[in-house]
Amino acid sequence: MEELKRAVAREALKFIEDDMVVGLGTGSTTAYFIEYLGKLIMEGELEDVYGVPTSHQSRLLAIENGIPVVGLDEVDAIDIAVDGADEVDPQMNLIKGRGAALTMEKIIEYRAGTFLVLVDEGKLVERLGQRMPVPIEVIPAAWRAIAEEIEVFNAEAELRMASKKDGPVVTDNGNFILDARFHRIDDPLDLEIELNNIPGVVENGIFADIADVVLVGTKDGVRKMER
Ligand SMILES: O=C[C@H](O)[C@H](O)[C@H](O)COP(=O)(O)O
Repeated sequence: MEELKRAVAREALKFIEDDMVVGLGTGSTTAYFIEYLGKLIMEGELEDVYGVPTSHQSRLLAIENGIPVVGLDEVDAIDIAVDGADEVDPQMNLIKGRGAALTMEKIIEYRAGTFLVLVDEGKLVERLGQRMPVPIEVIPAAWRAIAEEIEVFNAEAELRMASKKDGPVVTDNGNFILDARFHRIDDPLDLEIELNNIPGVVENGIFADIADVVLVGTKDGVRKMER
C-alpha cells in the first residue's frame, strides 16, 4: 500500500514546473509528494516553486522539506493543487476529510488551475459513501442540532472523537467534525450543496466536479483518470 502511495506521489512530480504555485494537500499520500517535491527544490531541479499548505500538517512538512511556503492571501493564483482522497467514484467525485482538513483543502483546490488527486486503487468506489462517511466541519455549538438535522437526509451523524486528546477532534479552524453515514448518495453535487445550506455547517467533505486528474496507484502501475 505504501509503495502505491509513493508511486503516485512520484508520478505527480511530472506535473510540476518552475515558477509554479502549488497547493499542498493533507494526508499520508500527499506527505510523500511533499517530501519528493522538497527534494527537487533543494537539489535545484525546480526553481521558484512555492507551496500553499492546506493544513498545519502540510505546512510543517513543507517547511521540514525545504519548500518555500506562502499563504493563500499572498498569491494571485494557484497553478496546481495536489491532494489525496478517501473515495473516488467513476465521475471523479471525491470524499475527503479523514484528516479533518477538508475546509482549507476545498478552498485551495477549488481555486487551483489544475486539481490533481493521488489515490491507490483501494479508494475507487462505484458510489460515494460506500465505505467512508462524509466528514462535515461544523461550528462547535451547533454540532448536536446539525447531527439531528442530518437524519432528514437518511443518514446518521457521529461526532468525531480525538485519539490523543480527551473529547472531540478540533480542526485547524477550531471547529468540530461530524462523520455522516448516508444510506445512499445518488447525486453528490446536490448533497454537497444541500449540506452546506445548513446553518452552522462550515464545509463538507464531498468534492463533486472539481478534480481534473486522478492518478491511481495499482499493482500494475499508475493509471490516469482525466476529464
Ligand atoms: O483531511 C484529510 C484529507 O482529505 C486527506 O487528503 C484524505 O483523507 C486522504 O488521506 P490519505 O492520503 O492519508 O489517505
